[in-house]
Amino acid sequence: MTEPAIACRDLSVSIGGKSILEDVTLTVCPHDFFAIIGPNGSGKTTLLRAILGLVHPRRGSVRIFGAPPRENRSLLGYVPQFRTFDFSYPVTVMEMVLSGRLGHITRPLRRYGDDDYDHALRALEKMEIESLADRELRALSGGQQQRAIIARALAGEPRVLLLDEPTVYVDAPTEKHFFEILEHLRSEMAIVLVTHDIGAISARVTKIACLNRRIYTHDTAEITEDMLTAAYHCPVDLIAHGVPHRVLKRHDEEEEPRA
Ligand SMILES: Nc1ncnc2c1ncn2[C@@H]1O[C@H](COP(=O)(O)OP(=O)(O)OP(=O)(O)O)[C@@H](O)[C@H]1O
Repeated sequence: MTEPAIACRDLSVSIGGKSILEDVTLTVCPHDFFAIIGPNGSGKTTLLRAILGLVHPRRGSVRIFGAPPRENRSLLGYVPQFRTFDFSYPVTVMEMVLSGRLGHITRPLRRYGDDDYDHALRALEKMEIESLADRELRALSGGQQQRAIIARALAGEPRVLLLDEPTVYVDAPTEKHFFEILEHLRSEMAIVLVTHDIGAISARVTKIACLNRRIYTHDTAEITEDMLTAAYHCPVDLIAHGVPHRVLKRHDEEEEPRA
């Protein structure tokens, strides 16, 4: 049987005595495109950090291709939230993407070699921004910068790509193409995307879960009313782009307009 790319079993995480994740069980297969949606503060980033081995579970386990995160961290490509990057540094796109190779360099003085440049160039091609390689990162649009930070993660040859709110700076017309690019990547790696934005879920995802401390999933690409209500604690109107979707119940106050 193929080893899951990610297997979380009964994962519970507390920070400062507060329960952030409770009994999260999740399986991501090697070519899944897995979307996890949940409101702000529901524990999405914490779940990614637990998968990376950056926070330690109070209970339960995480396995990356069958091993603890610290042993297989090099198989994970992590793209943190856009706002955590400082784009004011005067570096070119190529220099930034090359830094995704740092974990692979064994040469003295951590010098990049031809293979590092090859991987960085391929990563830029995959994100369709090779023509921007020599441009300064700070001069690019938000959407182009977003692609560059994903290319940086790809340069490290991950087998799992973890994306935290990747569509924040992607406008609606570009979003469809952005998901087509991710769909191509899926032939080489699993993709896990977390977002608070239900509208940012593409029909191209293969599995969806809802998270709010606990996880609600059917391990399919279907979101049910029960999953959303459990995660968002209220009925949610789901008008996603191409997801097999249903428009759900309206909020109580909308059903009975005040006179
Ligand atoms: N280092 C920390 N110290 C204290 N509290 C933390 C820490 N990290 C996360 N938390 C708390 O854990 C909860 C979940 O945070 P997390 O960032 O995982 O949520 P999220 O779903 O990613 O939110 P958002 O959509 O706003 O990014 C929040 O209440 C947050 O304040």
